[in-house]
Amino acid sequence: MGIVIETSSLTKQYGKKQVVKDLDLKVPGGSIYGFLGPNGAGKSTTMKMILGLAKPTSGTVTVLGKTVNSRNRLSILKDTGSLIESPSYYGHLSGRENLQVICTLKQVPESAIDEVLQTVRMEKQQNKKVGQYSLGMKQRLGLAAALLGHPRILLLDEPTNGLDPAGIQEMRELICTLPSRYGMTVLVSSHLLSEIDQMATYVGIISKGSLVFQDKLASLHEHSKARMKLRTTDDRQSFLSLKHSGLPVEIEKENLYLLSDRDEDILHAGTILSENKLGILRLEEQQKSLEDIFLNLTGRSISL
Ligand SMILES: Nc1ncnc2c1ncn2[C@@H]1O[C@H](COP(=O)(O)OP(=O)(O)OP(=O)(O)O)[C@@H](O)[C@H]1O
Repeated sequence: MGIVIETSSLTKQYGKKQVVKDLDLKVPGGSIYGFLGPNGAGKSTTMKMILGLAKPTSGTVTVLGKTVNSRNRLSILKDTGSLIESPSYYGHLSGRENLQVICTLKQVPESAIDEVLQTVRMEKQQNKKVGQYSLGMKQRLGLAAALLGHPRILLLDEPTNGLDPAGIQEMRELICTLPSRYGMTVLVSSHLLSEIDQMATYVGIISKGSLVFQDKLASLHEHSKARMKLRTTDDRQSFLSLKHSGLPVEIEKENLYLLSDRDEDILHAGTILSENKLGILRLEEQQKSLEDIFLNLTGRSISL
């Protein structure tokens, strides 16, 4: 499967503020694409534009090869299921009855309800009035509704928001099964790096409306390789000598780092420094965490 959702220079402006800027998103088919960014970064706005619920100021969205516009919006919506913001229900109706309403709207046979209720493990609560549901149950019902009709693409905006830790874990496990079980592609947003780390195969990181990273999750991990923090008799001079000899080094916040933890590189660095009459005072291994990487990419810290 190729790219199933693609945005090209997608931009949204509210008043004078650009909340989504020139976004080129590429979501590969069959992936769980984690759309990660701090609160207010523009995730919901992007997802709404993908679904045709918000109109781009400029740029285009292509879903399953079709450009989203007012003419084919409905046919695209048939191929997509979504959980955007807190879903609204009829509180006086049961979970099952709410799904029946959605079946009518989506033109899906009611026989589909049992399977989605089972998938989200809501069979036991299906006849209870939604007004009495907990937030977690409402979220799961929202996912059940999104799954009705086996859409090829699922867009989930912060699906674990407001859930307790057990609910979060359950929702995460559920999402992880969807590509293999139904061949779905899932675009899921979150402001929690650890959450995306546990479920996504691809990651897009958005900061202040711009995409600052997009690749396989494994590639994000590549950035988190260990490095050595060096303190020497003269860090600036050491940096120049090591760089000159071809070793990967950087200065970050006035600290000198060797961007490798390979024995041969460390030995080589020691030799170079002593040849230049410089000495190592401290040598410390540092694992750059995913949080550090996120911080570097977005300039903002992230909750875990
Ligand atoms: N209808 C609107 N009118 C004006 N500004 C809006 C509107 N919708 C969103 N915004 C602004 O756009 C920016 C991005 O909002 P958006 O909801 O897309 O961010 P987000 O990444 O989904 O964050 P969150 O997780 O907090 O929802 C915010 O500054 C928000 O205040």
